[in-house]
Amino acid sequence: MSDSASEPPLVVVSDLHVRYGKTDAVRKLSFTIGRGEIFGFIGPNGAGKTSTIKVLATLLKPSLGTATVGGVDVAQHPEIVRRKIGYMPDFFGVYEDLTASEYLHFFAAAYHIPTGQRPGLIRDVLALTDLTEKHDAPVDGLSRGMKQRLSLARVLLHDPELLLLDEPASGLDPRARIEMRELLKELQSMGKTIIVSSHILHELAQFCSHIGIIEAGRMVANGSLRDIYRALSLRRIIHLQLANSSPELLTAMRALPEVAEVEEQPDRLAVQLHEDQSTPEDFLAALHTLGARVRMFQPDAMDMETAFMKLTEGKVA
Ligand SMILES: Nc1ncnc2c1ncn2[C@@H]1O[C@H](COP(=O)(O)OP(=O)(O)OP(=O)(O)O)[C@@H](O)[C@H]1O
Repeated sequence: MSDSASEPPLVVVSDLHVRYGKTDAVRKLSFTIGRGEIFGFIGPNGAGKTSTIKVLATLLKPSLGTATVGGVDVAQHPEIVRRKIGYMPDFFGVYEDLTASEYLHFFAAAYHIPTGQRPGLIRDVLALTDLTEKHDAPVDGLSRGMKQRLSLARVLLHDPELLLLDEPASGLDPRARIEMRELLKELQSMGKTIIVSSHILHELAQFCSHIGIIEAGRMVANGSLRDIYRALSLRRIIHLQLANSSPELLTAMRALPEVAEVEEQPDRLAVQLHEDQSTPEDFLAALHTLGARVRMFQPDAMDMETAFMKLTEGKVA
């Protein structure tokens, strides 16, 4: 994975405005995405996520402002940008009678991948998306989770740098959601940069390196999870069970600079951290130093819901 600190961002969106007739779907939106990041694009229905993603996918022209991928302007050189991106829309078309493998062959041809390379490539993307056994199955008979994975396999065929995934987990059951999340992590470890949208905050908070929260066409918060916590002065809660809990250990824990409060609950401790002074990982390391034997350590991701409510209060698209 590349180091985003030393390189220019892969995606730069500046003052982007998208208008449909009289509707302003996206208003003065600016953000950047570094190489190798997973950028979670979060907002309620109608916030402007799909419109922004479609601009990056070269399917929609900005009304105002610019967007570049790898330094190339999406509106001026869409054909160059298309080679760099893989776009997965929030719907899956109907492909009557095609098998999974035929579906991929069809798109490999559309991407002008040389005929000789196609069988090996298709084998690889089917394996990566765990669909090898389904290569001969009709696409229309696949489960929603499998269709989503097949859709992802398709956008990987031409080995794009940037994946634009519009609500890839929508409509999936919990197991399929976890499989999708694991797949995205694997793609990140292969060096891909990923934009993934969702209207469910905690679905993305767990694995995205960066988050952009969009509401009524405007970015209301943007940065690492830590930045967002800090900007909102939120405290993160860690649920904790210790095998060797004692009054002395609790006193030592309360004295740690990163700990705001320790609440003793019947079966656990609820520890509030000052998010700007420590990460959960730092706190866990500090616990070990104190000699604590940790049985359960569960950072509470749900608090991001509070952040979302706080940020978007009263702003309706
Ligand atoms: N083709 C269109 N013509 C007119 N208005 C549109 C069009 N596409 C989107 N809109 C409007 O633009 C706004 C933003 O829509 P967009 O689809 O970008 O949001 P979204 O965040 O992706 O929402 P969702 O999660 O529902 O897909 C909405 O008010 C929507 O009704």
